[in-house]
Amino acid sequence: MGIVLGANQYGKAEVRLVHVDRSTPRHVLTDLNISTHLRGAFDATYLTGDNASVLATDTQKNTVYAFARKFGVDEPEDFAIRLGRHFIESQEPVQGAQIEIDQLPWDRLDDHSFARPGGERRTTSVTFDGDQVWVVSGLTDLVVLKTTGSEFHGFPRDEYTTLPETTDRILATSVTARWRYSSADLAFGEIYPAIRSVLLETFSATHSLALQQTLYAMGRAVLEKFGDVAEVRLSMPNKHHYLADLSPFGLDNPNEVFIAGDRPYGLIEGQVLREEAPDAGSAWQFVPGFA
Ligand SMILES: O=c1[nH]c(=O)c2[nH]c(=O)[nH]c2[nH]1
Repeated sequence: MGIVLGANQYGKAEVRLVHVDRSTPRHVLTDLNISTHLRGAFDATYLTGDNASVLATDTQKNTVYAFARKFGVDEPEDFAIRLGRHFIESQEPVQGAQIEIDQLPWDRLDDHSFARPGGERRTTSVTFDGDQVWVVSGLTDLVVLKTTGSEFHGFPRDEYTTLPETTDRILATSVTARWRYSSADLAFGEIYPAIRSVLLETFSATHSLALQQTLYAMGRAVLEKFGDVAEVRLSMPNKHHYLADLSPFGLDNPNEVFIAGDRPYGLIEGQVLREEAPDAGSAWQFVPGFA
């Protein structure tokens, strides 16, 4: 029985690159999901485990981040062509390459704040209990990011702490907010977009020392502006962006090239309420994530 190796390729899938061009006060944000696939004379590694021709997928990933710093990030097509050409020209066994890039869209809010278009949903949960009715409305999956105006330091360090202190980091989250109205007789269609705007404006405008502080500021701003809102509850994952360490490649990284983390993520949650808020009764009972 003859058994042979057929077509094959290998590479690093889904390298999450976030690049911030800070050359003007109006930061340019590029968010890419990059997969590299190399083809060529790789039979030996499949057949015998001889890796003499295998450019490690880890090296391919590093090349993505190093190229982002060295050459900047232009159109995804140009970035992909540059990467593919490099792998083919620098590694003799590489005879072909396929570089796939998905670009994640961001809408600009201001010079350094952005929101992911689409994706979010408006929500409401209306609870009747006898002759009482409560309206809890909100939104979920509102993804926002700011490229500056966020610090995190002053936290305790114990023997397990490795996180460096930072005075300038990317802050990104996916906002889930629910707010309880103090009446069931309101122009909900007008209030909803106004509250959404206040949440976005406050996220952008708050110079953040912690995502916790941003959360409270966002809830507070809603309560200050909307007298018919009794309480706001927020759940905000900290979508970490790690500064890529390019020093092994002789490159600095002045807050320009980031690895967008997937999981784990910090999860920051809290309620902001009026001291005199009317009783919530069973309004929050069984509301997913906020019960
Ligand atoms: O805003 C933050 N709050 C935290 O509690 C925390 N913890 C952490 O590792 N990074 C951050 N960032």
